[in-house]
Amino acid sequence: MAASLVARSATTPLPRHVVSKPSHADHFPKTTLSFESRSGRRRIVLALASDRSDDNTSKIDGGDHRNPVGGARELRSALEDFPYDVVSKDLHTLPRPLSSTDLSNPVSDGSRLRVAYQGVRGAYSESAAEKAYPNCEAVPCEQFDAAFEAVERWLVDRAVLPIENSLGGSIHRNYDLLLRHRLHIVGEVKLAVRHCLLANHGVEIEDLKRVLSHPQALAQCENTLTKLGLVREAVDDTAGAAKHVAFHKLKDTGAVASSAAAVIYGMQILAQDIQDDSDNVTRFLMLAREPIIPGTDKPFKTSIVFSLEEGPGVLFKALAVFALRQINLTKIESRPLRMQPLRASDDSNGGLSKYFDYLFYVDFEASMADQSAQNALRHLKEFATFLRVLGSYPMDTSMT
Ligand SMILES: O=C(O)C(=O)C[C@]1(C(=O)O)C=C[C@@H](O)C=C1
Repeated sequence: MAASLVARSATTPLPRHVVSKPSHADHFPKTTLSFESRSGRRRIVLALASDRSDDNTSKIDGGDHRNPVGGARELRSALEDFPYDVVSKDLHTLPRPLSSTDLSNPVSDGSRLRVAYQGVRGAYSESAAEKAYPNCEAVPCEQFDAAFEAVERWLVDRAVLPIENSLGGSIHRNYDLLLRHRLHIVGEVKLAVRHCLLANHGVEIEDLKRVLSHPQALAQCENTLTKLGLVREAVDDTAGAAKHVAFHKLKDTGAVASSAAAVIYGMQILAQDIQDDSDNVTRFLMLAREPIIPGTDKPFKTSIVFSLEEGPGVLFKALAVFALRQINLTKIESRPLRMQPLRASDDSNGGLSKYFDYLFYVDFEASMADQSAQNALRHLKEFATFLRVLGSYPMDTSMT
């Protein structure tokens, strides 16, 4: 039934240039405009918010609320595709302008927080966003970069993105993006991930030749998929895999995704709990434009990133600043320093050899409000070539 819903929504013509009422569901005053492109192939929702009450200027924020947020290029090309006069005609309906109070207290009017996640409806990341911010409006984004950008450009209030999985390990892309963007980690949430093998109705497990899913999900189900002898194909997210198989009515292809995705895309569950270990947990980060004030009233965690000079024992020395103060480390990750990936040696071998240069990401169990954490970072700063605090936030102590 849900599969026919998918097919119907893809063919139902959308009214052209529908201007909706000012949306009070958003945390800041906004009017949304829905357009269908001239070709009829694309639909975009523009959210307009006025900067000033006394003139006709307005800020245009773009994002398709049904389809994933695509980023600046997508918005620009969408605007080129739509008539500007429709946008300017509706300025008189704009609600009151933003004040600095609105910006610093985005949910003060009781409206729903808008939270970006990567994937389409039914992705684990959507569940994580809803767990992190119950009652939120989860906003799908095509890629991780788009979710970061959506927060930075005020299209949404927060982003919830995966950072590591108990079976598959780190999601390196998000470590790299944390450094490239200026968002702050304001929380973490752990989600139990239970994968299913999905297929279209009428398809038997023996009919399957290949399976689509997110690379992490494929890695988490390595044993089962190897036993079944299925060819694996990586796609952007688990629910996107299910949607693709359902939409194209594929008979020889399955998807590894959640049971929620099976319901949304009208598929049958051929096998449940196919992950290699029943304890399959993904940790997600909650990201915001502003940091939270670190507290000491509950267990806090702090995430930092730093780089070091080349030399014997430097990493040992860096980690010792925490050990000396009895601060427990929960995670360490190294990533290549892309701006300066190689460094020539300057000692005994005459500078002939080149070393890789790294960034070290460390999570430790302390709040930046703790004197010991402040002392540890002051100490680290004495010899680190670069140091940034990515966030100090309450630990998710739930068992998932
Ligand atoms: O594809 C999804 O459903 C996601 O939410 C992404 C993702 C990931 O990036 O790790 C999230 C949780 C699972 O570990 C598998 C995939």
